[in-house]
Amino acid sequence: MSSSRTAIGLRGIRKTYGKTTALDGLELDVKEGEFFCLLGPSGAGKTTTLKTVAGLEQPDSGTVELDGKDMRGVEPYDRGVAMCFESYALYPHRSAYDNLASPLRSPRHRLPAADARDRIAAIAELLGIGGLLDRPVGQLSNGQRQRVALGRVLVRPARAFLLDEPLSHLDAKLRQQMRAELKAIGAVQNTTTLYVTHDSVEALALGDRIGVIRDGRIVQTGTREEIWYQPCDTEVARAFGRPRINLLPGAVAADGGFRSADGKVELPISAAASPGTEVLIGVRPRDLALGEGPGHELTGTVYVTEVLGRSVEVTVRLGEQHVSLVAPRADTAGLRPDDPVRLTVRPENLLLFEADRPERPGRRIGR
Ligand SMILES: Nc1ncnc2c1ncn2[C@@H]1O[C@H](COP(=O)(O)OP(=O)(O)OP(=O)(O)O)[C@@H](O)[C@H]1O
Repeated sequence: MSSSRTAIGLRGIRKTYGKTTALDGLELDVKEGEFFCLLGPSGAGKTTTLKTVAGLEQPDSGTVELDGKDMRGVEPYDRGVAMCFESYALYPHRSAYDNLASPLRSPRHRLPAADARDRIAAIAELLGIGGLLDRPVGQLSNGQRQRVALGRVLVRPARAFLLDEPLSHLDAKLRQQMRAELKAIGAVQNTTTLYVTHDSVEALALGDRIGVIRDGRIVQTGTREEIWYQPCDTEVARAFGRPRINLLPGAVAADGGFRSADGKVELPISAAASPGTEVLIGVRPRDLALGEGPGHELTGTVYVTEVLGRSVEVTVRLGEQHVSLVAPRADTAGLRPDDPVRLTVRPENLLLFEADRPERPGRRIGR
């Protein structure tokens, strides 16, 4: 369980590599015991953030605090954090067991042999590599190796775990399974964890809180509900949810509602902007339903349908725009392109954004 004490605090971290700015005044607060997911696209600065916490990179400016103590001048080994890189450094010629045991041989974490064996067996079991312990790591698959690397981090007690895409090499099924199990591992439950991913599904599934990083800065921090229902801008809204959020261009109408550019879509929403302001309205596919029902009604024609297992993604043409929704398969039987359809929008989850600009995505200005 997380407390309100800050375990990992980054204050105004700036880090450049030559002309590249990797971190641009990054601020981060991870609470004690919290499982915090740092989500962002490739090159956003996720790995640099972890390395800075671990002391493997020195910031050009700003401070790293662990449990409230300034870490300037404190060596990585003395910071008490355990880090798992995406490009894991394992000993290829040694067995998986030896690799898992090596952190427990360091003077600080040395355990009686029987205790070490029990701990390794328990972690290996949880990670599903119990049967591979005698095999040299060099002979394991990427996914198996990745689990050994993760085990190596979790096997010893630490002040915080820093995990960099630890499930990226697993196939979809194993990934989903490990995701479910990872948070249940006792060591993880009791230890502050900073977890890096570019996968929004993973962040939503795992994070007690999520920090969205872009161009070396955190643009939004919040619980999954906050990030989902109150995204700070269109880019955060687009990052979460598949199919993606529908964003329709239009303007604030005289009555304060939304009117699409072609006049075909009008939706009630209270905008914190004056009439005429160019905006994007955001409707998540799950807040649109086929047919009549409670909510605001729209009419359009079927553009395309795509089966997604038990449900179907239906793309509907509304004037010049397209919107996607996900409907139960039974409700879509017989739908053909160009068929007229009625849609119902649940107005309570509508989001309103400023129009996107070349220099920055549109900020949320209403809901
Ligand atoms: N050692 C380095 N030398 C030069 N540039 C670097 C170095 N490490 C990182 N960078 C640059 O800093 C920026 C941030 O990199 P970082 O690895 O932190 O991003 P990331 O979000 O972890 O990306 P990915 O998901 O691809 O791993 C990138 O532009 C990267 O090219």
